[in-house]
Amino acid sequence: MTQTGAPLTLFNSLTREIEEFRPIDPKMVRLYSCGPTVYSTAHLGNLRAYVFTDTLRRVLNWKGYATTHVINITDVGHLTSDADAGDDKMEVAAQKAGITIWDVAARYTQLFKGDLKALGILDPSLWSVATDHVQDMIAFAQVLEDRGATYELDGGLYFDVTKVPDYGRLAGHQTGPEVGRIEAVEGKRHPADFAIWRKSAPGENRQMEWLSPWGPGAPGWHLECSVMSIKYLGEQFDIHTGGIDHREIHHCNEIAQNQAFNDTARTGANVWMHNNFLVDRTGKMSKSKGGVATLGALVARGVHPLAYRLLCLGAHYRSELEFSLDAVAAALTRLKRLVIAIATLKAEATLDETLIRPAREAGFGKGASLDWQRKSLEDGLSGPALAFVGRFDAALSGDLMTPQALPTLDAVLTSDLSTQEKLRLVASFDLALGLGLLALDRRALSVRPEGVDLADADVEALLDQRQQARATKDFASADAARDQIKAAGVEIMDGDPLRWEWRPQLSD
Ligand SMILES: Nc1ncnc2c1ncn2[C@@H]1O[C@H](COP(=O)(O)OP(=O)(O)OP(=O)(O)O)[C@@H](O)[C@H]1O
Ligand SMILES: [Zn+2]
Repeated sequence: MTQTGAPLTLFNSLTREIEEFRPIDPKMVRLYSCGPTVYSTAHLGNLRAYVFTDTLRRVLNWKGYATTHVINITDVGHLTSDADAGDDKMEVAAQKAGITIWDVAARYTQLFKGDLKALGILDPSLWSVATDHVQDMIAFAQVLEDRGATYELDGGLYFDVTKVPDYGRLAGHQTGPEVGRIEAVEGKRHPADFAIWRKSAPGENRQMEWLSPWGPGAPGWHLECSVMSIKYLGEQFDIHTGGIDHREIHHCNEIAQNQAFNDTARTGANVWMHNNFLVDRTGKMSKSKGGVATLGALVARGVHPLAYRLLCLGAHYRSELEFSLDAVAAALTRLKRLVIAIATLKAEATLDETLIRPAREAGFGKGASLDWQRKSLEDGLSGPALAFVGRFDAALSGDLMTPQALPTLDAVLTSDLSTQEKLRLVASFDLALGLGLLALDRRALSVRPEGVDLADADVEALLDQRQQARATKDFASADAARDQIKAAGVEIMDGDPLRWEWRPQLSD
């Protein structure tokens, strides 16, 4: 498969440069994304990481590459501090909830997958669950031990970071504050050394525990990702993704393990990519801080999940994105605007269903390239329409510059292209954007906020009442109607150009 359009360039955290993407096997790009730790509901920051990987994977498919994408589920080994300290997050959550770890994992895995689906995020080719791979991890750790890259302490089997070349390159060799965060353990040879197998302490009552050559215990979180990525994607694959917090420790440790396992300086993935944080006024959105925003909470306020996807796409993945309800409200309005414009087009002309259906048949969801699907949509387009394709492609090919791609979509909708051409472009672009633009309609976007105890028809009737009162200058009645609507958690948008007129109250 050859790639379509402009050369794809991606920012590689390893070199800190934007590089032209050259797949190892042009027929199949291999991609690994660090998955969630399923100890609680994912927050919107976590979900930003998967909107990013989904965008990457869609753009690859849209540009003609087939992908094998693995996302792991971490259900053991992630400690309460990434810096190798604290208790296992899963054990802590299970104890708090008074249920088994397996139940905690099942509950939050299911919720996570539900959130991904709502956000239009495609299933990976494979979900790999950490606890299904413990024997692989033990075997991998034994290889590291045979290579002399480990040493044993009372607490576990430790990785010796001096045994690999250039440890910490990915983090830019930040030895100061980062290393300071690593747990000081007696006997550790280097502050950055980390446990790849944690032995259960005598008398420790762990729910999850496996026998190993180093005694009963559990694998370390860093070990999991090395083992599962290599198992499914090979010793050197194309792209590894994660949030930017993984750049400093988790991925440095994965790279070190990969190097020791391969017995080379190769890092495991050619390109390491990291999304920046979703932040609020207090900094990085984080579960450990508590009071975090979830997708479920947004939906309860009446926000369609895809408005959050659009909010993410409106920022470049390497920039911090500030979360606020006002920003969400603006994204929702932007999505509504797009959907209304597309509804008008659909009323004027129908897009041949056969142009859209083949994407599903071709296994797009499974990572097939979209070359011929795109061709069927873009075939025979006029010069001006193709110029829009070129602009859209150039934006996405330049390190996934979605904030520049979106205005091209807006420009298509307001252009003087024919209705049919506009619809074809929307269909093609949306394969990469994943906003479901042709399926969404006004009704789907009217998510009922939980707090609103008025039926839509009641809201509309009160709005009419208010309108009439205003027309007759009966301001007291108009205000009374407005107060009644507000009390029900509905915000009136006078002069709303979309004629949506009311929405759930989003501002605090
Ligand atoms: N605020 C954020 N913005 C963007 N990505 C984030 C944010 N917080 C975590 N991530 C990313 O979310 C993904 C899933 O992380 P994981 O489930 O392990 O979260 P976590 O580390 O337990 O969460 P937290 O950092 O909130 O305690 C990782 O790639 C992580 O880097
Ligand atoms: Zn990982």
